[in-house]
Amino acid sequence: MGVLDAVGIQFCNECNNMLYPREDKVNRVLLYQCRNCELNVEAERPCIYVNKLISTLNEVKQINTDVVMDPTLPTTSHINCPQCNANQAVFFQSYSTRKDAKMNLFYVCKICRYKWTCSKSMNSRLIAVSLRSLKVQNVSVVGSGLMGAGIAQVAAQTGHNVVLNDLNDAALGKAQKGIEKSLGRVAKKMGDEGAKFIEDTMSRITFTTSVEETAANADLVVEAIVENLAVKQKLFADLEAGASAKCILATNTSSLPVSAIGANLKDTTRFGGLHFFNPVPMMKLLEVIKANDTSDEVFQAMLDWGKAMNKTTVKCIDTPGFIVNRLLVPYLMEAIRLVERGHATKEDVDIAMKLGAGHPMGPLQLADYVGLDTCKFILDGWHQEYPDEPLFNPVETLNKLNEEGKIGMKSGEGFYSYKKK
Ligand SMILES: CCCCCCC[C@H](O)CC(=O)SCCNC(=O)CCNC(=O)[C@H](O)C(C)(C)COP(=O)([O-])OP(=O)([O-])OC[C@H]1O[C@@H](n2cnc3c(N)ncnc32)[C@H](O)[C@@H]1OP(=O)([O-])[O-]
Repeated sequence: MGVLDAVGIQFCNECNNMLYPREDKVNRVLLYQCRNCELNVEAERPCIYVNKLISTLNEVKQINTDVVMDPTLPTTSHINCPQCNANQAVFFQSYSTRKDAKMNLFYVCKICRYKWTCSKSMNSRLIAVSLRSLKVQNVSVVGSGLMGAGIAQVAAQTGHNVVLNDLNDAALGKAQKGIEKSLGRVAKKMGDEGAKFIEDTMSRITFTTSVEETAANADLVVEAIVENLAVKQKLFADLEAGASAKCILATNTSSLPVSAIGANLKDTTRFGGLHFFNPVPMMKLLEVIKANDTSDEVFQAMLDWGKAMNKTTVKCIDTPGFIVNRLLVPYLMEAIRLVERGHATKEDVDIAMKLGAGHPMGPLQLADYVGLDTCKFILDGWHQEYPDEPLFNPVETLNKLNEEGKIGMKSGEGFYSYKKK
């Protein structure tokens, strides 16, 4: 992790505008000059790349197609590609020798190579933001279940180098198939570019069972393994031993206290929570959790990375359920209790919340979707922790369905049947 590497485009210290290269013929040196103010500085390196538009100023079709390979161009993660929605684009300014020419930035998506241009006000905001950003480029994900695979997929889709880790090859093989399937659903909306998009995204993911390999080059490791405090603590100790001092360590836990998971680390300031939602490729939210010791710099880097993942981030302290699950758990459980009392059918409860509250799924459908084992695990843990809170009291139907092995969509049956007829 570090500030963006040296870039070919320079920015004015005074007004943040782009500097233009100009040759000082008398002294035979390359200068960078601001068109806005008087700033005039000598270039550190006497060499520049020029990405020239071949015909008219707004003719975006003729941008050099190799432009994303230009090592000197800055990359921004703060604008989404109009075609594939990825947020990894290189940008550069239109080439013009006229002093009064409008400042116009051109973008090329690093993922699907789509080209576009943007308004001036947007440009200055993007330049400022992209220069400020810390860089998380190498992302490792531990745990290749539904959540881990989804996080790895989105990280690769948004241009990160990803290492996905699990205990055995069978789990990794399953995850690989799942990611390919999900990418296929995204790609089919992309027309001819779809196949290349899948190929490029998959090429950014390395699958491994080695914790050393997972930690070695990571700027950030996200853990999404079984919800067991001791197992998570041991994993983070192993990761910390193999990771660089700057590597951020984060947990995707949905039910355990974040600070407790990181409590045994030597450096607890590099640790925090990154809570994603299922299905990760579709859900726009990321909860970013500040644990007891998370440093401001690490917290900011986690927020920045969330944006680079094309998610909307919300901040929360380390409190049970954070924001979403603290509200979702009582809601789902109350829905089951309402049906238990015979006040309405499960179908009507689901229809009511879909059409009356605008939810994409009703609460019983959603409970089946996240898994009734997960629902029970969270509820039991919170009930144990807060025995006086009636919202977390055990729910009879939930226990019964778990005993019968009917744990929702993944088992073929829960509140509803998902068996193929
Ligand atoms: C006690 C409580 C316990 C709480 C547990 C908490 C767990 C955890 O901590 C928090 C959570 O996750 S909380 C849970 C939070 N989660 C929620 O609350 C979820 C709420 N539900 C939803 O937002 C929507 O119902 C879905 C997005 C799931 C499905 O969308 P839909 O419109 O209803 O139906 P559709 O026909 O299927 O899909 C339509 C199109 O979408 C695309 N696409 C879909 N999946 C994709 C994927 N995996 N990949 C790629 N693409 C995917 C695809 O293009 C597809 O078209 P296709 O032609 O079929 O390829």
